[in-house]
Amino acid sequence: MITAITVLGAGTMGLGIARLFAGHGCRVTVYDPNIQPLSDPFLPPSLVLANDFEKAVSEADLIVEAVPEQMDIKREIFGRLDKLIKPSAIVASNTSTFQLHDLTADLAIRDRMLITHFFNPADYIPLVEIVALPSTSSSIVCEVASLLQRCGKSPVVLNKDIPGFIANRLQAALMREACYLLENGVADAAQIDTAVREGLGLRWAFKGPFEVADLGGLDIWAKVTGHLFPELANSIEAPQSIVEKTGRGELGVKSGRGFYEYDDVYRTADRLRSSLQRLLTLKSNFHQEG
Ligand SMILES: NC(=O)c1ccc[n+]([C@@H]2O[C@H](COP(=O)([O-])OP(=O)(O)OC[C@H]3O[C@@H](n4cnc5c(N)ncnc54)[C@H](O)[C@@H]3O)[C@@H](O)[C@H]2O)c1
Ligand SMILES: O=C(O)[C@@H](O)[C@@H](O)[C@H](O)[C@@H](O)CO
Repeated sequence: MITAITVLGAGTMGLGIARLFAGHGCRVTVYDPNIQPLSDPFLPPSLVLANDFEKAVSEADLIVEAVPEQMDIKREIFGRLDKLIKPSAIVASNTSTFQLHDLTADLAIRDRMLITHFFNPADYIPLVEIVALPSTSSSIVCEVASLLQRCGKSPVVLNKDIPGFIANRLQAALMREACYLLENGVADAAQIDTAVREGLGLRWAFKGPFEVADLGGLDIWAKVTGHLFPELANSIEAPQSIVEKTGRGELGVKSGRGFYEYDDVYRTADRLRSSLQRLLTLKSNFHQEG
């Protein structure tokens, strides 16, 4: 039974994951070498903040890694965990893009490692994608999936270890096209966001792409995809509009400026959490009504 959880990385995702587990009765420790007294007013007071790595991980039943998306940093951490954790402990990575096979190569603990890919904000978005290796015992996958279900999540266990899993591949395909439209002057960021927020996104809260295709008629979808696929963006580089902003330190909400301007990180994130809470209540009523 997983009760003691250590989250590595106190950034956007690590704190959301910590908030989720702490809110569902787990003992949660957060480790970050750059830890400062956390000023986020929405963090539960029960969180233990640690700056001693060995102490933070040695008694944990589950260690969730949420450090930057860099293979060298993640691999260095897993190498240290290999020697420090309990024989029964499970290690989960929140990577957005890497394959589990590459993250875990040559580690003694690789068969106790998984990907649990949460979505921002991690304490509100129900989806968590789980990836395991063929050699991972199914009892570990079941244990982590049932913990997530107890915390109100909707885990999806993938059949294959593939970069970007399901949702990030879909999201990246959409973002490639959104940046193409922006960079080619077809529409600005606000117009593109409106098209998703007021159109596609509303439907996607209740129906996935295959359900939407069935609803529209597959004969029409055959025509639409056949006509449009040759017209779509197909770049294999990160979009210029995002790379340029990153180069200027415009990182989005956390730096106060991205595609838009922000004056308060915590308030911006909290407003999204409140809207999601209302939508989730509505969605649950919708499913109960059938
Ligand atoms: N931001 C998102 O929307 C999102 C969503 C899902 C998954 N992810 C993935 O989650 C991971 C974390 O992303 P994030 O957005 O929270 O990043 P972030 O930059 O907000 O936070 C990363 C944190 O890790 C800390 N850190 C750096 N080295 C460390 C180490 N050796 N040990 C412990 N902590 C360390 C940093 O100090 C920082 O606080 C990445 O793999 C990312 O791809 C991000
Ligand atoms: O959207 C999310 O929360 C996730 O899909 C993340 O993994 C991902 O890093 C995105 O923020 C960017 O694709």
